[in-house]
Amino acid sequence: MNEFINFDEISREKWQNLYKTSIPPLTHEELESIRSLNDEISLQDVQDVYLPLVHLLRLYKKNREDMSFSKGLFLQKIVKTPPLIIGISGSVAVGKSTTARLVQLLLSRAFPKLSVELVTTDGFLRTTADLKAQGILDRKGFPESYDMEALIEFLYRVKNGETCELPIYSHEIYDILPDQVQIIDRPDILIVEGINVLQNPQNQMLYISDFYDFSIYVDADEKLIEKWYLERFDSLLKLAKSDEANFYHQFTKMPTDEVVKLAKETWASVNRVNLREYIEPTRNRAEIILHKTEKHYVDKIYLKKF
Ligand SMILES: Nc1ncnc2c1ncn2[C@@H]1O[C@H](COP(=O)(O)OP(=O)(O)OP(=O)(O)O)[C@@H](O)[C@H]1O
Ligand SMILES: CC(C)(CO)[C@@H](O)C(=O)NCCC(=O)O
Repeated sequence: MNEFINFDEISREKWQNLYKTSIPPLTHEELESIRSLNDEISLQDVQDVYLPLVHLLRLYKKNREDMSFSKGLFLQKIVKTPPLIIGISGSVAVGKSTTARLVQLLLSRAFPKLSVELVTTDGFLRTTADLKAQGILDRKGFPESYDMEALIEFLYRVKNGETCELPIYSHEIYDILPDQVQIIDRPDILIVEGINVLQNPQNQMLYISDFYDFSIYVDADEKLIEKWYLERFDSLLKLAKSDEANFYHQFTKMPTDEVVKLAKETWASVNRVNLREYIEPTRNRAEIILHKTEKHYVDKIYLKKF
């Protein structure tokens, strides 16, 4: 059966015209904050793709609020609308965190009175010491390398209106930061970004998917994602050059061809396997799929029909 049978395929040209008239253009300050987020982001993409996306999110939000209100009437009690949770998934290096930060920025603009928080599920990765102890250091990013139970409990508590803490993962030290936590204090909207956002472990009492009000899968051809992975590896190396504490510092001493070989091997033996076996199979669970081509240009959008 066609994987996309349950989706409407929408071309960029069609998508960009869906809500155009009702969206005010971005101000100079907003453009600047997007540039400082990632100066590679095309502002045309923001206007054509991401602003209509935020407009669609507005509809889902309204729908959730109406449902919550009606439930309250039925139960004859005051039910506070739970925070809206948006999941963003896709391969390593496909651009999830960039998309997530952009959506956060645009949602804060659309709802200036609401708090919009962002977390990455990498915070729930087991520490390097734990992974080593279990002999699965080379499985970082695979389902068994995450504490899914803790992630699900975190989402439950956020939905339940509680203030929560979560660990912070750092690409620089390639591990969980030992003495720091991120505090999530009852936001109105929470964006959850990570490769395992749409994965449902078998033995849990709660399903992670039950907590999302909307989900996005960022998609691209595998070869392109490899290219972005290698480019990002290179930028991480540049950042690490004069920082001995950085995990990538060790690679800055190696000849370039060896480093490229190592990055290619890591892609092929870890991240690509993970993409094929565990990430891409969750693609059609998303409410929307953003398909990117060269230079992160979004050419197609798939929106779930029902
Ligand atoms: N919309 C975009 N326009 C231009 N460049 C982008 C865009 N999105 C991502 N990139 C670039 O692609 C690379 C990967 O992006 P990002 O770090 O957001 O990926 P990710 O999916 O969050 O990766 P990971 O899972 O490893 O954290 C980065 O070098 C980033 O600068
Ligand atoms: C932390 C993850 C799993 C996801 O963000 C990824 O960036 C990662 O580190 N993967 C392990 C293989 C590698 O070093 O690329």
